Amino acid sequence: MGEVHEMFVDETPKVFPVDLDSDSGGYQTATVLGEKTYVFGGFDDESTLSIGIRILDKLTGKWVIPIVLGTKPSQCKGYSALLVNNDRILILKRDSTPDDCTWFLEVDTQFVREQKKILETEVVAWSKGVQGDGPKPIVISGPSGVGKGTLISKLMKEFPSNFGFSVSHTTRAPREKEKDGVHYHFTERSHMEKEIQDGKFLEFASVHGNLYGTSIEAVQVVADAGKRCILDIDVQGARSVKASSLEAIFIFISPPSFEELEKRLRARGTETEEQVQKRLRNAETELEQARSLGLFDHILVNDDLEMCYEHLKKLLDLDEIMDASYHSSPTMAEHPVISSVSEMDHKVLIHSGNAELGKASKSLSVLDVSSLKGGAPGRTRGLNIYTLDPYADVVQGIKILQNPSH
Ligand SMILES: Nc1nc2c(ncn2[C@@H]2O[C@H](COP(=O)(O)OP(=O)(O)O)[C@@H](O)[C@H]2O)c(=O)[nH]1
Ligand SMILES: Nc1ncnc2c1ncn2[C@@H]1O[C@H](COP(=O)(O)OP(=O)(O)O)[C@@H](O)[C@H]1O
Repeated sequence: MGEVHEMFVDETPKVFPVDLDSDSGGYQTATVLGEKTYVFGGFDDESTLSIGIRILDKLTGKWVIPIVLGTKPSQCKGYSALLVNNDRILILKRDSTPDDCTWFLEVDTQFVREQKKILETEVVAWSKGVQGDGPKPIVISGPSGVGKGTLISKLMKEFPSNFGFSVSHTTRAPREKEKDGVHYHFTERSHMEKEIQDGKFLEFASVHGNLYGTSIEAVQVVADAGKRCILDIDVQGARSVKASSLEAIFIFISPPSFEELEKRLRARGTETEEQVQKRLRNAETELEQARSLGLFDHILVNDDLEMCYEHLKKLLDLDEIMDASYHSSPTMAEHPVISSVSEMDHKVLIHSGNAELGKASKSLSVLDVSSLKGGAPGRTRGLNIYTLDPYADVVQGIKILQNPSH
């Protein structure tokens, strides 16, 4: 990250965005939250902005370079920054396409606070804003041999552009047909334990004597591809995800009977007898927990495979997903040139327009951030952007903000 050439820090307890455009290079914004000032910005060689972050801690008077989680926004020609909901900084990129315009730098969300505890240092996390209720990730759990993998494969095969599999890490040995990086990231226990300590995992659990875990990156990669994430994890993992900031749908796959489960597990022929016994013993606990914990939104019995698959598709509302996907466009103009942003009652006013095109190109949009969902790692859903029309009626616009009809 480059030197801070120029900076303005607003000391008011509420936060304030400061945009600095400087001819001599160095575009910085400073946002104050409590005792901390988050400063970011900086030009690279091509005079486009690559967003680097540093934090000034007023208590110690020192600069801290935080650990930055998540995929950061691509370079841009400028941006506006504004603290929203007292836990994240909204970044509106200028001259960006509508679906790449809205980002959040999470500075004090639940996820970031958890990571700060684990990593014992300053942490911030990027998350891309998604218009409306983008589909939630899907957590699938169930005993070994019940058919989770089979159902997930069918779903991914039929809807390759909708779903992406969260590739877990595991310390168990690969089965004959399993590929590293596709079915699992097969890893050494010491390596995985170190990565868990470094805060790289969203959740992990010891299952059937091996360590399994979902890395933050595994979920992020799927979100970055614009797909809905599917996690195949055990009940302990599902509990951890439920307690985390990742808002998901929880589905438990149950066998029609214990005998059938045993039959499938043996027929698969991938485990030793000792392993089969262990998995069957654990299956009893898993089935019991699935019923008693109240954790799962749906319990599906996988008796006839095709029928179960049809039920799965139905409860995932696949027709709806096709229509209301991640890609729905905000109503904000194409490639907005944002001139200023301000916040009121969780509504962000965005003045945008193109100076060269004059007044006709100006517009005022409202970004409603009152019901954000999800967040890092991955996507912040629940954005609601609407345009106030016409620009000349700013006063009327503010009235609308005080009595929002949305
Ligand atoms: N908590 C957690 N469980 C996982 C993860 N990946 C896989 N599992 C679970 O680990 C268990 C064993 O998986 P695996 O060895 O592939 O055997 P299988 O269930 O018989 O296919 C299953 O219950 C999986 O759902 C993970 O990342 N986290
Ligand atoms: N509904 C079903 N009826 C019969 N066999 C099934 C059914 N679903 C899956 N199987 C088979 O059972 C075995 C275990 O399925 P798998 O998907 O590997 O389970 P899991 O991922 O839950 O451990 C596989 O051989 C699979 O082909």
